Amino acid sequence: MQLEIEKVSKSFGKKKVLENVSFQVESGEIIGLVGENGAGKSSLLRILATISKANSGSIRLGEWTYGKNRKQLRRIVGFVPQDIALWEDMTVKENMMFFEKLSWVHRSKEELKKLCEDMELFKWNEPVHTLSGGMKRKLNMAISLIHNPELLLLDEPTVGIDLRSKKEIAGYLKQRAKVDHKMIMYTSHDMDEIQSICDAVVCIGNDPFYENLLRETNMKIISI
Ligand SMILES: Nc1ncnc2c1ncn2[C@@H]1O[C@H](COP(=O)(O)OP(=O)(O)OP(=O)(O)O)[C@@H](O)[C@H]1O
Repeated sequence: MQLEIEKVSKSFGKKKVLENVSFQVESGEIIGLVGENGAGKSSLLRILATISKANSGSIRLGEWTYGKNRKQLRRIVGFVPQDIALWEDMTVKENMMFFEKLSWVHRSKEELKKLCEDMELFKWNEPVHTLSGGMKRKLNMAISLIHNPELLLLDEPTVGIDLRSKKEIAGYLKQRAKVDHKMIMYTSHDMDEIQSICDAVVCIGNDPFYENLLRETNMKIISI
């Protein structure tokens, strides 16, 4: 499958956030989005997640276009936003079962539990309000994987996650891309993490600082 982003622009009122962003991603690739605060990384992820719309340009994922096929796209795209959205009074298990019901797939309890464990979360019967911030983030990631999306969009997913879990999650994401041939798009301000996880990077915003930083890393830059 291919994701093709062609001259996408987005403004909020008079403020131009994305200007003619174009790049392509293939199944099996992990792409890092980098850029300063406010550059537009989350705005692009929200457009790709079908939560927001571009003002111009076109986007296609496989056979589906963002202009016409939003319902079909929602079935194959997963999104982990920066903000945590969980039922605080319910347990990890109850949250997973609730979001499974909302999805288009059937997952057994064992499969749901395994997704949490893949994200290094081992608190199946604990109420969410007793979890730490990092654990809640892990649960948010596990929820985004329930429908096994072709394109997984992660907005700073590892903020507040301990180093050991970060390493394990990175391993899981690499396996998901390389073995299961899924696409992953990832934002982070941690350049070491981007370098160790991503196959290529996209620099959002016209920012010479980031452009130079990326050139120094020898990473493959697919859009700048
Ligand atoms: N719904 C909105 N209404 C108005 N302005 C918005 C809205 N969403 C985002 N913006 C503005 O668009 C710009 C880009 O925001 P965005 O969240 O995409 O940046 P970002 O690159 O993800 O930043 P960060 O690294 O801080 O997460 C910012 O100036 C922000 O204030």
